[in-house]
Amino acid sequence: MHLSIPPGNMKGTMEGEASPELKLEGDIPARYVMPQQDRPSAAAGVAPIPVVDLGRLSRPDADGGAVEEEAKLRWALETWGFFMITNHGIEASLMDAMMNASKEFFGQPTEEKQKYNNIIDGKRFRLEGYRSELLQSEGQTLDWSCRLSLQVEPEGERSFHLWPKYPKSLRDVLLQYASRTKIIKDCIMRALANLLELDEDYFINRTTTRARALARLGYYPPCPRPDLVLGFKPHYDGGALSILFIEENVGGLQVLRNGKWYNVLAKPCTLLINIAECIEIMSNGIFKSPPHRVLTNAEKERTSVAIFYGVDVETVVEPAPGLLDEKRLARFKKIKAEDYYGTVFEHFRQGKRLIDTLII
Ligand SMILES: O=C(O)CCC(=O)C(=O)O
Ligand SMILES: [Fe+2]
Repeated sequence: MHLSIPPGNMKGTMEGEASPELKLEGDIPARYVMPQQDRPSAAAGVAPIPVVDLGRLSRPDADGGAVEEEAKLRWALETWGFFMITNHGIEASLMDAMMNASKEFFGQPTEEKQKYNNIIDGKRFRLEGYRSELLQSEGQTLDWSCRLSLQVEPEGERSFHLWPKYPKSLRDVLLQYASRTKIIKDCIMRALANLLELDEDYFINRTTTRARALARLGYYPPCPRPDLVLGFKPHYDGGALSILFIEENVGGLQVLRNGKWYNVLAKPCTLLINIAECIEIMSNGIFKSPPHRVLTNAEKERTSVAIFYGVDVETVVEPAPGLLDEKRLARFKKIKAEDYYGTVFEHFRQGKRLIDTLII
């Protein structure tokens, strides 16, 4: 499951009404205007996020390629928390189809999209649906974006009645795309375990097909005042691993490092990966889950496709015992995945990060 956990102090309750529809012209509605101190300022530069060749990484061979890719991966995970992957096995035509189906969905009239609203009876929230806001409350600044969230794993728990009927291709394309990102997720989980010299299946065994995976299609309309609003407020991803597909010529994504925001630019046909909270805990803090946010753009609209992989409900989320000894002590207390998912919303509501409450 994916959660967006704001690092700042955001207060709110889960009760709340559906947010007003985005106004695309004229004044910015007050609920979208960020407090002065949280408004975007000039980026510190472009984050030098490495591109890891997934094929080379997972194919130990004589040319030493895997070792090179591993070194890039390790550096990325210990610094930015983000890396790009190439040679990931998803052909350009499937990526295009995924992006185009997402754009077609968001390109429909509002009434059509509202049929899939994730707010039931004006107040109850469902994880899946259109504008899948997890936190809406009086006084909370809203993100300048729309989202469609659909659970893709476990396979037997897909709620197809909540999936859009238009565009017709969306369902099959998303299922095909997610079947491929699952392979990528496993490949990365294996690589992470190898980097930490754990049993190769250590992370795979905790993120199996029984774990929840959520697809989130995101749409950021052009905004006349990008200096006042955010497309997606600063947050950390919950769960295990996020696979993000963004367009290479739009920009907007930023990552926070040492108190400064850096732009994250995608390269053609690559995917962006970031680890999430549970892997940060299981790696005993060696791998970092990066705070990130999305800015808006005055001219260009922006579409993104994210798949968030969670951990199995029966997993105990804890620093891997193989990483600990008398010199390397656990930096986090353990938490059952069930309790993690049960309380992570409450922490979110209170503007806190669950991982911070587990620090020893
Ligand atoms: O749209 C993006 O580029 C990022 C979205 C994101 O960070 C999220 O959905 O958690
Ligand atoms: Fe995110």
